[in-house]
Amino acid sequence: MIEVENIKKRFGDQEVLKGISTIFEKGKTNLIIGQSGSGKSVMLKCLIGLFKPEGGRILFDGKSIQDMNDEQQRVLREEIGMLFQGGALFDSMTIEENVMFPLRMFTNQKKSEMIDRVNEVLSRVNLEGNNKKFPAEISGGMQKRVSIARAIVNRPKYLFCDEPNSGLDPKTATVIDNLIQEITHEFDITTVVVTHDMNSVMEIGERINFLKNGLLVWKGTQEDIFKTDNKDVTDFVYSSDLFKKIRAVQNK
Ligand SMILES: Nc1ncnc2c1ncn2[C@@H]1O[C@H](COP(=O)(O)OP(=O)(O)OP(=O)(O)O)[C@@H](O)[C@H]1O
Repeated sequence: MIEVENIKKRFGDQEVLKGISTIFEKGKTNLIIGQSGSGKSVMLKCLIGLFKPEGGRILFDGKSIQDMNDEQQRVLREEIGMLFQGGALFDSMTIEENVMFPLRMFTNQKKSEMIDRVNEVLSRVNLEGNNKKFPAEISGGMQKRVSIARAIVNRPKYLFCDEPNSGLDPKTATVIDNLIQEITHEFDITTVVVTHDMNSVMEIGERINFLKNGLLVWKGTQEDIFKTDNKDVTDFVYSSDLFKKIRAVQNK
């Protein structure tokens, strides 16, 4: 579980996060959604320690990052898996080398142990046997699955995903969403997904945090989101033509 208490972040005169409090639950896919510029990525960067908030606290399973010493912060970094927006695979490395990278960075395992673990996670994302290929030789959806394998190879307690579906066709996007959710449940991970994809909200929005102008203006589940009268949320949901049409059908 990650608890966020009144975090604030500004850049110069611009207050980007204006005191956000929420809880990201263990074993759930926790979404951060909102319009472009609402502060989603800045919030994610605060959570993973790339930005230091000016106010408030972030607690990982009860421990505040601010109170951790260097060693505790190092341990926390090892417990975090990150799925970057573009996948962020190293082009010059094979799939196996890409997935092995966090193990080489953070552990002293023998090469044979690392390869066993790489094979385990590649099989989990249905990519067994692709070890020696390079990222350019596989599809975008497969690259995302490699990124997921890399994000979970070191058995993270916390998984952060930044727009995991960007650049994917709807069917592949659904496969990736479902994989993230299955892994979250299977390994009881606290997963935080930044997205503005309504399909993801429908598929995996177990806990949804809606940001607007640096404020958390609504919290709920994927069932709640279609019942709420909150105008900010409905404007966001029905900004897509597809959902406008669904609402029109529902209201007939
Ligand atoms: N490093 C930075 N320096 C200055 N301003 C920044 C920085 N990072 C983000 N901002 C500003 O913070 C605001 C929120 O940005 P953020 O990237 O969090 O939005 P977002 O909700 O993730 O949007 P999108 O969906 O387009 O990615 C924007 O006005 C942005 O210009």
